[in-house]
Amino acid sequence: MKRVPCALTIAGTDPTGGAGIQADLKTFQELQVYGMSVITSVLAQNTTGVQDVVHHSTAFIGRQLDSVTEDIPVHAFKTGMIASLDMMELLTRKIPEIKAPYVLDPVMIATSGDALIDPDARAFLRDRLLPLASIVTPNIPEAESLTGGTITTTADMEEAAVALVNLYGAGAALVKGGHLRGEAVDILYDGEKLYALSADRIETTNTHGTGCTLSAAITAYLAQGLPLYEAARKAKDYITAAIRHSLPLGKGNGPTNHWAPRIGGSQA
Ligand SMILES: Nc1ncnc2c1ncn2[C@@H]1O[C@H](COP(=O)(O)OP(=O)(O)O)[C@@H](O)[C@H]1O
Ligand SMILES: Cc1ncc(COP(=O)(O)O)c(N)n1
Repeated sequence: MKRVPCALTIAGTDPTGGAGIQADLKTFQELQVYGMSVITSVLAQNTTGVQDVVHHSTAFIGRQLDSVTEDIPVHAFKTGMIASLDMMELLTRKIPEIKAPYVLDPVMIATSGDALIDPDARAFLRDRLLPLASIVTPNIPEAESLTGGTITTTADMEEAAVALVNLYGAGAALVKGGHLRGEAVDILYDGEKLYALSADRIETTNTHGTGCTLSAAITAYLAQGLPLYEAARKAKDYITAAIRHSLPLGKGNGPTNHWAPRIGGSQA
């Protein structure tokens, strides 16, 4: 039988389905990858913000992870919201046991502005999780927090991407330019070359879950066996189509739309 690509997401939830675990699983499914999930925190959130959160214990997160990895192969995986230092410590022990590409989405603040991780966990994420990642995918504020610099231009993004790899030890870095003006340009540095992945900026406020969806698409393409650059480029096409067809749902920032990319033909 043909190998079934299997991808895992380790992240928090969004009951409105736009971000977190739900966005990741939708993306895996759309890209014809078998999706699995380990839930770190359960959130009460919607398109306007975060209302409440319950964190799972590290022991229980570890049990979920064992349940998956003892039973089904993982061909690529991602982490999203990892709220606390304890959770990160657990993952630094567990992640090296999963012999597969690792996409680290360094989720810190939701589109709504709500903080998603403890401030004291940021340095640990940079110093201990980042070196384990095949690729890290910060937005501008996250890249600024990780590198300590100010980012206002593509040249600044390039500098940050290079630092995340050369100074902090990530395998590759994709610095996302969604928060800048003009074209939506993301900068990829793979340890050898810099690439600009660009798309037209779409005039919309429906951007809830864009970062989650992009990193899940990279994970799905890596699970399919694509090389890193190809995976990032195709994931960029996927998120652009998903934003173009995003849905005006909710009272805040609406969600991306996962079935439209197939109509747009950007899927392999
Ligand atoms: N208005 C937009 N039009 C087109 N692409 C966008 C737009 N906003 C964000 N993107 C793209 O969506 C992806 C997620 O980017 P970003 O918004 O920077 O991350 P995050 O959701 O983590 O804050 C990136 O590929 C970015 O270029
Ligand atoms: C559980 C969870 N994880 C991540 C995000 C960030 O979402 P975005 O992709 O809009 O930055 C979120 N709102 N909720």
